[in-house]
Amino acid sequence: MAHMPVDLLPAPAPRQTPVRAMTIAGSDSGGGAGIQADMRTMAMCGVHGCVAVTAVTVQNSLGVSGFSAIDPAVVADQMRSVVSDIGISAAKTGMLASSAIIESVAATASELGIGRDTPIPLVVDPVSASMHGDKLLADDAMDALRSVLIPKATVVTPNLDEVRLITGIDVTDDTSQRAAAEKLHAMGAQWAVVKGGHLRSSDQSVDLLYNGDVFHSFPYPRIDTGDDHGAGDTLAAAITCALAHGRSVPEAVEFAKGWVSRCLEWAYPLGAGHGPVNPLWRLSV
Ligand SMILES: Nc1ncnc2c1ncn2[C@@H]1O[C@H](COP(=O)(O)OP(=O)(O)OP(=O)(O)O)[C@@H](O)[C@H]1O
Ligand SMILES: Cc1ncc(COP(=O)(O)O)c(N)n1
Repeated sequence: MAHMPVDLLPAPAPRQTPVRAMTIAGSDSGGGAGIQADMRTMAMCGVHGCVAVTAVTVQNSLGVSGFSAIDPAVVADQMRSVVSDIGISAAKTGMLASSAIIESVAATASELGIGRDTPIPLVVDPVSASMHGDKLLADDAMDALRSVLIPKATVVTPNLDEVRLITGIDVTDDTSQRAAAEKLHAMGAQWAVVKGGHLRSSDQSVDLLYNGDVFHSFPYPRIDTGDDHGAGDTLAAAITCALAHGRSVPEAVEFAKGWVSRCLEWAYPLGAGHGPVNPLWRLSV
């Protein structure tokens, strides 16, 4: 297989404190998505990853059979503990499970100076369900996502199902993908990435980035694999890493697209269902 090139983010210097970032997300017991995917990408992108766990899922390659949400106050305390001592230069959210956790994360982000128009950018991956269709966010949490978290996002990264739930727009082509990006920006996100991974009609997987002014299109060849568990988390984690390293949002998305493409090229089968993308591909080249 011809592997696509990707520019790499710098590794930490020996014995120097590395760049730090935080993921606010759920645990995947199967190890393919959630905080496990985020931490692997962060490690491979020269970033020390810190964690605020929001939920513990019971999950394997076939689906999610249940989860236990963490007390919203404990989620907030994890964020405070990390920021007050270790310090971070970017953060991302993944599975947030409930409106109470979304509200707690948004309020604590404001308290700690995390989010758009602050020195600590926030990438909001509005995870609503697993790739198998199992719910990871309560139905009544969509309002909180729209009203308190998306307006804090430096970048929001929904897939097409999440776009439909958040904006009501059914993305089927370039025009509706643009309309969805405009609506997400109008909801308060500084930048919106409308991911095209689920637009299977094309031989390209095109993500569209918009900031109210300019559209950036990121067309990459579609990779033929069913082992794509964790692709969305990995994209958002890679954006977060590049932002933590001081890259601009368009540079970060460009980097992350190359990164996730490599992770998809090196994805492997696991269990009887969908295997995970492979953020450790760098160890094999
Ligand atoms: N088959 C593929 N080939 C190339 N890129 C892909 C493919 N599938 C997804 N991507 C890319 O991977 C990233 C994640 O996209 P996707 O739309 O699958 O998000 P997601 O549904 O949140 O991911 P997941 O649910 O698998 O974690 C995007 O950058 C998308 O363009
Ligand atoms: C804890 C957690 N977070 C996120 C996802 C989404 O990943 P996918 O859409 O690949 O199932 C998941 N399944 N589990």
